[in-house]
Amino acid sequence: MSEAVLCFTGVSRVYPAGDGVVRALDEVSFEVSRGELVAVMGPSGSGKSTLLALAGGLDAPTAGSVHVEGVELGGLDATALARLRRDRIGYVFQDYNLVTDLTAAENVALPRELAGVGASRARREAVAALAEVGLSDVADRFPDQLSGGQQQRIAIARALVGQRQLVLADEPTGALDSRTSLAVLEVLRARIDAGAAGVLVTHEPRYAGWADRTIFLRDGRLVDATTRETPEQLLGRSS
Ligand SMILES: Nc1ncnc2c1ncn2[C@@H]1O[C@H](COP(=O)(O)OP(=O)(O)OP(=O)(O)O)[C@@H](O)[C@H]1O
Repeated sequence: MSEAVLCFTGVSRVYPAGDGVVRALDEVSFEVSRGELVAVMGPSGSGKSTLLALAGGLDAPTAGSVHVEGVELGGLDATALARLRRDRIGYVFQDYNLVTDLTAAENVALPRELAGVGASRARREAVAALAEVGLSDVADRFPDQLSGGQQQRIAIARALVGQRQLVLADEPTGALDSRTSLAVLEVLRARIDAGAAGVLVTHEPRYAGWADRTIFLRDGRLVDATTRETPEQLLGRSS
């Protein structure tokens, strides 16, 4: 059996735009295996966020298929897709999306409670996930009593809590200072090493260095890894 946790096969996402269309993703195929972190890089507008939204079942392809742990997302009804997203996929957004009137521990426990886990077990799992990101001591604080870096680590804990096997991170280090960014990446890397699979969208080559492999997008297409262009050229920066 394949160890692929995420599999894109000929995936396209086309948006109508004026008289024509925008090919946000154009026949993209790749896999991410258990224990593997794949970085996605590319210039602004190249399709990175679209790729992540399709991987997380937040959006559907116009062609091709997306499989998570062998299940084709397009074959699921809305309820089954919501369950799979809730139980198996952790999503870290650029903005933290924490619920402001819940404590840190309650924010992290929320997806588990929504999954039907009892309140005390959800709390235990949340406390364990907060410990994993080094924030046991702020479990009972509210988001506005925490720094941006702490809020982002709580968002990571929420993405990791429970049995999530696929972690999707969109610029998770966003506005964080470099020390906090490294802490976030260490947490992500540790969970992947423990057997999950991850996709990390980043503009920063030094953060992509935490991944096992980097794939490059340009105009919605995967750029051949054997290209002679330098990473800087692929990212649209002159070298
Ligand atoms: N809802 C939409 N309707 C129409 N076009 C869209 C929509 N969402 C994205 N696009 C277009 O699809 C392309 C890819 O967008 P996407 O947000 O995936 O790029 P990105 O690489 O994540 O960019 P950035 O680095 O700036 O976040 C862009 O040309 C964008 O304008």
